[in-house]
Amino acid sequence: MLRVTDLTCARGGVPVIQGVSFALDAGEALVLRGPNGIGKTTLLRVLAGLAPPLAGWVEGMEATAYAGHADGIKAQLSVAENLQFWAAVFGRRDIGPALGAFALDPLRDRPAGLLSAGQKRRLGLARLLVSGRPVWALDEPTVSLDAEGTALFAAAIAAHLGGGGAAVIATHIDLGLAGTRRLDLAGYRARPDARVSDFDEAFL
Ligand SMILES: Nc1ncnc2c1ncn2[C@@H]1O[C@H](COP(=O)(O)OP(=O)(O)OP(=O)(O)O)[C@@H](O)[C@H]1O
Repeated sequence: MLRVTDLTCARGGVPVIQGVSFALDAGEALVLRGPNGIGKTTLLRVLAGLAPPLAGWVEGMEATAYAGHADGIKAQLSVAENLQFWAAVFGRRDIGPALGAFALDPLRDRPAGLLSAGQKRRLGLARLLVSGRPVWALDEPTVSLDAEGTALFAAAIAAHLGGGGAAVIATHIDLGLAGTRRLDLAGYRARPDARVSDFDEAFL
């Protein structure tokens, strides 16, 4: 579903992590760990096609939807309009299951700009469901969520995996997902010469 081979990722032109390889099949989740600044966000953005890799390959990028810190919400649109907008982007129409999964029905007509931080986060996560994409790349998905929101997210991701989806998740909390693998990016910190050597390899 997602196959990553010998990947080097840069941020602002500076190599951050290198030599990352893993594969995810249907129903599998990989939790990214590592200290602040190691490159979890950087890797997730490359997996979702939002930034190019410096070297290596990602197979399955077109199947990947990203939910990150910025949430990607349009403040003037209502909750329902935001989801309809994103559904249209992905060639889909039905937003009902996404509203339901993240308890957004009571908020459906509220302008997204007026939502609380946790409500905004739930809307950002609900976008994953309307995307219909099978691989979710999630950057600290539970930040701002209360216990109820975290439980909704855990249920949504368990259902996603149970339905044959896959996920890569940067998180510091235990989501209680069975069979989740971990990848500590601390072991993949880029060498200072990574850009030069990988540049050469890319052209040989
Ligand atoms: N535009 C940029 N230019 C240069 N360096 C950047 C830029 N954006 C981020 N970085 C650096 O890239 C490195 C990786 O950042 P990244 O956000 O991927 O880390 P992270 O593991 O997700 O961190 P955290 O756990 O704090 O969220 C950090 O050292 C960060 O300071």
